[in-house]
Amino acid sequence: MTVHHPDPDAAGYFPGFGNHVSTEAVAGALPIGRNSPQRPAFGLYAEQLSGTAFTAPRHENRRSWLYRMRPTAQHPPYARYDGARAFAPGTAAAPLAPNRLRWDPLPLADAGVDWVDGMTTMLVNRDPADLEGVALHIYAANRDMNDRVFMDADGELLFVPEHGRLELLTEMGRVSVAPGQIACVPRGVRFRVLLPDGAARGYVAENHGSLLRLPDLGPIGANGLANPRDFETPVAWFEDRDTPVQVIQKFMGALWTMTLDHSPLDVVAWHGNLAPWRYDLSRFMAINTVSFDHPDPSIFTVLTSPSDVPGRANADFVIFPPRWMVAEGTFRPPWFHRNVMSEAMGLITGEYDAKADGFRPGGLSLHNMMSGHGPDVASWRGATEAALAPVKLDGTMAFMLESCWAYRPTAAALDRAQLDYDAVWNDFPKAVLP
Ligand SMILES: O=C(O)Cc1cc(O)ccc1O
Ligand SMILES: [Fe+2]
Repeated sequence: MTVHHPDPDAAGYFPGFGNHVSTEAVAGALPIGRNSPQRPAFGLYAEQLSGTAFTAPRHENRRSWLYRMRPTAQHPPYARYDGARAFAPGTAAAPLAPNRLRWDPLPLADAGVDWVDGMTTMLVNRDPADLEGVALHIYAANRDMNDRVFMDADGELLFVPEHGRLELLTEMGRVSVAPGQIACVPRGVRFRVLLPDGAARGYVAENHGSLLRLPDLGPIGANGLANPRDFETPVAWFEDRDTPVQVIQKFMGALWTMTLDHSPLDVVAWHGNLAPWRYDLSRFMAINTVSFDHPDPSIFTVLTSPSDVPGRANADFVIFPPRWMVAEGTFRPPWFHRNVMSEAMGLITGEYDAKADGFRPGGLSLHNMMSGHGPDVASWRGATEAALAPVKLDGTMAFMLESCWAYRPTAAALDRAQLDYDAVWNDFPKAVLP
């Protein structure tokens, strides 16, 4: 999948997932035919950014070469960052209760909170040092990051906005992402977040494990679900600013900071296959039954991060998009189940068909390994009694971050959990035997 100097579309993005891209914001900045010339053009510095080990198999190998105005290496020591108190607070060593939990959305932020300081870490599994596991953060912010940038050494970040657009100004280009779209910033890539709509709220999944990729399609064939051509990678863009810029970094589960005398978003050209991207969830080609039974939710996998065990994901990012429900003689919503995988869910818009009440856009739920869950009583009753005509589930978009590792809620999450979520499953009538 090599694309040689393609013309980006008018919006400034290259189409395709994981392609090899070459892009320069200033003509002549990108070396031709070699990565590390003795003297890069204009006195730029060549820097390799690795997303996988040098020796990763070719089909998994991800890296890019950046040509920048100053080397990243030129920086003072980091000290602990003590803003963003709810972001990366560390996890408790206490035994993890097997309780099901649910959260209301964060209130929209008070004036003056930017994306970094507006982040609240809700769920974490595994230590980032293990190079496995995921964390789920939520944010509420209403102020641009003007003089500071963020970088995550602990993993790639998957942005899932629920309210308000985000303008991600990254080292490797600008990515605009609206509710209904998702965007990814690779591990280590610095960026700042502008909020063109003022207030913004949403989710960020942080993947410590193997890089998110498109799932295999098996018998589905060569097309369908998230199609590679619908992913968009930005063209090179940079800012030439010689004013102080604070860098905040997440490293091994804690936040660190130092200040540069310039913006590190100074990459004038780059090439490679490790880059930010965005994807519009409305492009997802959903597959579902046209006969009977509710299929496993793996049919809705957008992206997967495999673990070392075949078929058992470190994390699957799954969506529940608008779709027709046509199953005959079938209880159509999600069934009751106990899953060996752990399920964190969020809602981007509308209602979710297994929960009549209490799961709101911007909210979150957790059903860890082996927790019994499924439709609440009202959803069960409605679906049990419904006439089974074809029905369009419209105006809805939920997502699940399903992981083989049980999630630990942070202290801030435990403080904010809905009281008595268990009650949504109270009062099912007992079966009556003959
Ligand atoms: O628990 C949930 O709501 C998520 C889910 C949806 C579904 O259609 C099947 C299984 C499943 O875990
Ligand atoms: Fe589930």
